[in-house]
Amino acid sequence: MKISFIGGGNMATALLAGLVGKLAAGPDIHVVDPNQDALQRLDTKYGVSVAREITARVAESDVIVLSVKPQQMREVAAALRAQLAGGNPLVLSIAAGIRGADLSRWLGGYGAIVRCMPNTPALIGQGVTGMVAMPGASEEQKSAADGILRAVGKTVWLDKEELLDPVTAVSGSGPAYVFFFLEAMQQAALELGLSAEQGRQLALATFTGAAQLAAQSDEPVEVLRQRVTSKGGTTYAAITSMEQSGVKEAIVAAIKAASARGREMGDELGKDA
Ligand SMILES: NC(=O)C1=CN([C@@H]2O[C@H](COP(=O)(O)OP(=O)(O)OC[C@H]3O[C@@H](n4cnc5c(N)ncnc54)[C@H](OP(=O)(O)O)[C@@H]3O)[C@@H](O)[C@H]2O)C=CC1
Ligand SMILES: O=C(O)[C@@H]1CCC=N1
Repeated sequence: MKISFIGGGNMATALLAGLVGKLAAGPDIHVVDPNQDALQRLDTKYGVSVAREITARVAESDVIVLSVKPQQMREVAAALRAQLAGGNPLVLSIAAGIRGADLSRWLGGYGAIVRCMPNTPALIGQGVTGMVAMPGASEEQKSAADGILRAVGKTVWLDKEELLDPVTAVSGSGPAYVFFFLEAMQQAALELGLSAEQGRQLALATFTGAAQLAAQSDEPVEVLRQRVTSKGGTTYAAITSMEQSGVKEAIVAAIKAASARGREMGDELGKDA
């Protein structure tokens, strides 16, 4: 499979790490990004072909991954439009907010589009990606998109495009919430007298272990939580404190804010001047 990435930043790098050698050989992957240093690093590490601008090489791909910031998408689509004339590669957008209909319009009515929302654990093959196909994408192209994202983790297909904003809020942004919680656990460990390294080891192993236990259990996470919480004990003290501070409500509100921001970005960036 020949794959081009337009945008070689954080998320493209995470996807590349999982794809190279698994689904495509380095030379069959082409990365376009204006930053020469970033391109050099990707070339050295993965042996991919690189360019600072979109050229005809992009149109030779089976799949073109649009991995620029949402604010850069319209300009990139304008540059890509001419290269797509006459061809039918799959355009796979990973951008938050940007709607398929807007992207299609910017590409001159192009139909073969799949939108998806991956996350950075893709870097270690542990990503999870929400996906939705636009009507012009063929079954073969949907399957190619699924293969790319399954090479870096799990995929969840959606039947409504508007659900990509909630997916973005839960799992696209989600790693940041986990890191934030880990930061808090590590800070507490330090303030309670443990060393930074001890706090890091304890917090990380607890998070990984608890997540794996939840994934392997048939019981709801609420029950697993109750099993840790002895009446009148230490966990009870912590959970009571979190409930009094409204931690759960604050997290739910934060994730809803992320979803609303995705929708708002779609409205703002999709508007024609
Ligand atoms: N980071 C994440 O966890 C996730 C991100 N996403 C989505 O992925 C997309 C990329 O995010 P992320 O990787 O974090 O962003 P980055 O800023 O790290 O990467 C985007 C890259 O695209 C480059 N670029 C800008 N203009 C062009 C152009 N015209 N042609 C080619 N490349 C260009 C940027 O260069 P420069 O910096 O010089 O502008 C930058 O290197 C976003 O749309 C985001 O919504 C989706 C899921 C998770
Ligand atoms: O913060 C963002 O907008 C992107 C989308 C999901 C993760 N990062």
